[in-house]
Amino acid sequence: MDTQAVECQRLSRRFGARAAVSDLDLKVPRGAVFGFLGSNGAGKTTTVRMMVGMLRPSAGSVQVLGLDPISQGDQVRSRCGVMLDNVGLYDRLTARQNLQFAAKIARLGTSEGRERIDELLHRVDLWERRDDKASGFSKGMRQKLGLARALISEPEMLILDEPTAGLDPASIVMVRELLVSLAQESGRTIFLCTHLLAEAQRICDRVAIMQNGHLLAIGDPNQLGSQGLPTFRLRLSGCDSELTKNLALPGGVQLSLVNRDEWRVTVATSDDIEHIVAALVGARIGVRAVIPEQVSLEEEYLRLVGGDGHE
Ligand SMILES: Nc1ncnc2c1ncn2[C@@H]1O[C@H](COP(=O)(O)OP(=O)(O)OP(=O)(O)O)[C@@H](O)[C@H]1O
Repeated sequence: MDTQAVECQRLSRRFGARAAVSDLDLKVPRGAVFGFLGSNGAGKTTTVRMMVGMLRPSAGSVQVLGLDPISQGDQVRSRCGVMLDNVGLYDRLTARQNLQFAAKIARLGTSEGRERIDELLHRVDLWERRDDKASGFSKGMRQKLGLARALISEPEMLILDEPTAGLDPASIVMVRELLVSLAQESGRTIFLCTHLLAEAQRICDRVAIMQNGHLLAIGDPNQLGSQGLPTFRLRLSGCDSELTKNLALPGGVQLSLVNRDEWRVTVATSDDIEHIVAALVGARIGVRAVIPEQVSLEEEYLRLVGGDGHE
């Protein structure tokens, strides 16, 4: 069996003169909860649309569960639960009827379908509104119904574009917990496009950051900033940017400014921090605190996208 749930090789898509996705090389292992991050227009939805066979690549290739989404689109769509930006519900149908329709397409038996629909309506907190038409639903309720629809066939992979867009804080927590439990239950792969960096850090075991159609970084969301190396925040007095440029610190490490009197340094091993502190003191810089830290995904994201993340 193919060990990758998604594999893109030099995947590209142009719209006229505009390159929406450029030379994307990406591997998403089966069973991963994968966060696909990037600012508006970064190329996330275009990539997803190529993954599910809605768009043809201009160049390069993409495989999903070892299948070609264009020539084997039906198989990809029957094995993946997909929830895209425009949720695509039937407004004139009720919540329950929308799910019944999806169950029919997924070829679920009547009683199996009924049980699954009831369970999902409870799970996404729409049970009370099950017989209301989707046309009267708020954006958040439509998102929840779209998520339930994506789950109807218990797919081995979920592809979700902004599943928490428009949800209130309590519903965001509900969806997050649902995604975590779905990922744990059966080792299902989840491919999640999101703008919520704290959410991604909490639930994803791997993230990729896109900008202007290019992949900027990929890795463990907790280690992306420091590449897994020990990182410290130093509170210093008598230090400024000019001074740090001329400092020769052990291991050739550099201090980076976090705020007025706080600096960050990433070292090869935790023991190195002692030598760095000694070198700073030797340069007549006051070291008021040394705090081990984890660079947040949000900080690393903003550093990578140059503060142009619109988050
Ligand atoms: N059908 C289309 N025709 C022309 N340009 C398009 C089309 N679809 C996407 N684009 C362009 O491709 C680029 C990438 O868009 P895409 O929707 O993939 O970004 P995104 O990362 O999903 O953004 P967002 O977070 O805002 O949803 C944008 O510049 C967009 O304007």
